[in-house]
Amino acid sequence: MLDAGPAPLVQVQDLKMHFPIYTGLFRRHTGDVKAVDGVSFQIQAGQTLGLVGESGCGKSTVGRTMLRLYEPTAGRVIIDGDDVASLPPEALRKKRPSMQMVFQDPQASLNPRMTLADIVSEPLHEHTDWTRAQKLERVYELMDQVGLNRRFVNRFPHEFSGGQRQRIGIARALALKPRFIVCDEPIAALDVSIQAQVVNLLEDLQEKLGLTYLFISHDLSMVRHLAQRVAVMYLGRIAELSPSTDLYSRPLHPYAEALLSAVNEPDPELALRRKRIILKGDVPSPANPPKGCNFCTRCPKVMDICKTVKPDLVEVEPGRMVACHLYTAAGSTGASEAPERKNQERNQQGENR
Ligand SMILES: Nc1ncnc2c1ncn2[C@@H]1O[C@H](COP(=O)(O)OP(=O)(O)OP(=O)(O)O)[C@@H](O)[C@H]1O
Repeated sequence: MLDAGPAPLVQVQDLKMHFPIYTGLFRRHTGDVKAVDGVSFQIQAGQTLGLVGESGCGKSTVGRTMLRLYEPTAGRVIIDGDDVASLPPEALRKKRPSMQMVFQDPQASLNPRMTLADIVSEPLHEHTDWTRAQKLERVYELMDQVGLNRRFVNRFPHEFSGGQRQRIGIARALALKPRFIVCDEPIAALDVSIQAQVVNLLEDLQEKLGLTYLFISHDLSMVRHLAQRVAVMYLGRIAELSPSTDLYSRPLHPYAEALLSAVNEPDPELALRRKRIILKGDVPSPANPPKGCNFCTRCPKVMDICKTVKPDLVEVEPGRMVACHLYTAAGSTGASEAPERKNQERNQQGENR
C-alpha cells in the first residue's frame, strides 16, 4: 500500500519503459535505454502529484507511457478502474477522452495551419458525433474556461503569445472532459511573468472541474506550490515520494536532499539549516545503470550494500516512501545509521530553535 485514504484515481505499479538500442549493419538489438525502470505511485482524485528530477531522469517518459503514447515494457497503469497499459486498441480509444496531456512547448504542439477553432475541436471530431454548431459552442465554452477572448476563434497559432498558445493547448486537453491530465513541463517554455498565470489557471480548472494532475517539472519551487505529494526521480526510478511539506522541509533520500539543497528556501529558519550539497560525477547512462542503487555512484552516504542491491521504495515514515538502504534493515550498517541520522537531525533542529 503506497498511500492512505480513499481509492486513488491513478495507480501506477512497477512501470517500465525500456527503449531498445539497435546497432550495426544488421540493426541488432544490443541493449535497452531503461528510461523508466520500475516506478510505482498513486494519485488521489482531485489531487496533484509533482514529478521532479534532473533532465533525462525519465519524467516525460513516465507521463507518456502512462497515457500509452509509448507501449509500456512492463507494469500496470490503472486510471479510474481500467489498466491502460493492457487495454486492447478499441477500449483504449474509448478511454482516451478521460486522460489527456498538456505539452511543454505550445508552439511545437499546435499545428500552425489550423485555426484555434480547428485545434480545440479536433478531439471532438474523433470522439463525438456532434454537429458543427455543437462543436463550435463547446469551443466557445472552452475559450471562456481558459480565459481566451471569443473574438480569437479563427486566429492561427502564430497570432497568439506564448501564454495564449498554452491556453489553447489546455483548452484542447479539456475538450473531452478528462478526469486525469499529465502536465509535462507546461510552463517551462514561457516567460517567467506568464508562468504564474498559467499555473493559476491550471489550479482554478482543477478546483472547478475536479481534475487530477501529474505535474512534471524541474522547477522545484513551482511544484512545492502546486502538488500535495512529490515524487523525486533519479535515473528511471523514484528515490523519494513524500507529502510536499515534508519533502521540502526535511528530505530523506540523499538525492532528494541534494536536489532540494539548491532550491531557494523562503522559510529563514530552514534556509539557515540548509547546506548546499554539490554532487560529484555524472549521471550514469540509463542504458547501463549501476547494478545496485542507481544513485550509488554519486551518493555521499553510499554503503557496500548500495553497490550490489537495488533498494525498494518502502514507507519509512507515515506517508513517506524512500528507496534507500539507509532506511531499511537490508543495509545492516544503514539500519543502525538511519535512527542515528534522525537523532542527529532532531538535535540539530533543537539547536536551531
Ligand atoms: N523515444 C526514445 N527512444 C530512446 N530513448 C529515449 C526516448 N525517449 C526518451 N529516451 C531516453 O530516456 C531517458 C529519459 O528521457 P525523458 O525525456 O523521459 O527524461 P526527462 O526527465 O523528461 O528529461 P527532460 O527534463 O530533459 O525532459 C533519456 O536518457 C532519453 O534520452
